Amino acid sequence: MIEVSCLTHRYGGSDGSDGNGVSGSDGDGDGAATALRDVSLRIPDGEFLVLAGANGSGKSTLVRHFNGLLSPDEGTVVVDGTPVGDDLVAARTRVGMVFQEPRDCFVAATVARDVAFGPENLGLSREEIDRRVARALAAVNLAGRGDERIDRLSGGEQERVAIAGALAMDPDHLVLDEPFAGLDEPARESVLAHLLDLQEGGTGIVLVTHDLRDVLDHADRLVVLADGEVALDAPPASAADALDDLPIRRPERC
Ligand SMILES: Nc1ncnc2c1ncn2[C@@H]1O[C@H](COP(=O)(O)OP(=O)(O)OP(=O)(O)O)[C@@H](O)[C@H]1O
Repeated sequence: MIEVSCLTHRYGGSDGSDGNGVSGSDGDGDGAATALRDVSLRIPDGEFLVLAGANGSGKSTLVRHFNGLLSPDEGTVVVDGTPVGDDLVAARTRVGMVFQEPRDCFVAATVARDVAFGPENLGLSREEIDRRVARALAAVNLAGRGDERIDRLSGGEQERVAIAGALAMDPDHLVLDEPFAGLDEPARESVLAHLLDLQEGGTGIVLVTHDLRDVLDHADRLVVLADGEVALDAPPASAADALDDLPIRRPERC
């Protein structure tokens, strides 16, 4: 369970820092820009949640709190009963994160070496690491391709390597930030199909996207952010009317 309570995040500010060493933009009078304001959300294990919203609405900022990449200015984020900041390793083990443009995040030249990187840092035995890598690659249909160079894979295959890397940590929740960006339709369908398989196997999915085509039919829940606040939190079926008023791309219907 991921529990977000009254979370506020500001970038920048009078000290010129946002905790990541990034200078902030203006917005609150003291030089701070409020990216999230009083956000509360409970994400149960196994749920497929779609997080949508316009550019700049705060989606990436929110999910970066789930595994401690950012720290709250106000409020708390608790994963499985433990505040994220109290045990970053536990949070990063339980919440796997796949970022937009995964090619910037690979740490090794070949598929299996990259997927093994996370488990290696957990200090697991070689046997357990190999088992996890094999299982993660099988889950994204890349079994037997561990020795291939990542830079020779297609965008969709690279996305699946990134997902495998997160899966090898054996997370309860997999968070994907715009995983379909830059993918053509077959690759998009393939990645989505693998996500659905994973959810069927018990992994919770948090899918950050502003493109809702195909995904809403499969999701348990749709949360929409607008200007750093929760504008909608509902099962997709009952959200259809509200979507008309929100700045996101609706699913196309025949
Ligand atoms: N490192 C940063 N420094 C300063 N401001 C930032 C930083 N990162 C994000 N912001 C600002 O915080 C707000 C929320 O950004 P965020 O990236 O979370 O939105 P988003 O919904 O994920 O957008 P997108 O769909 O474009 O990825 C925006 O106004 C953005 O300009």
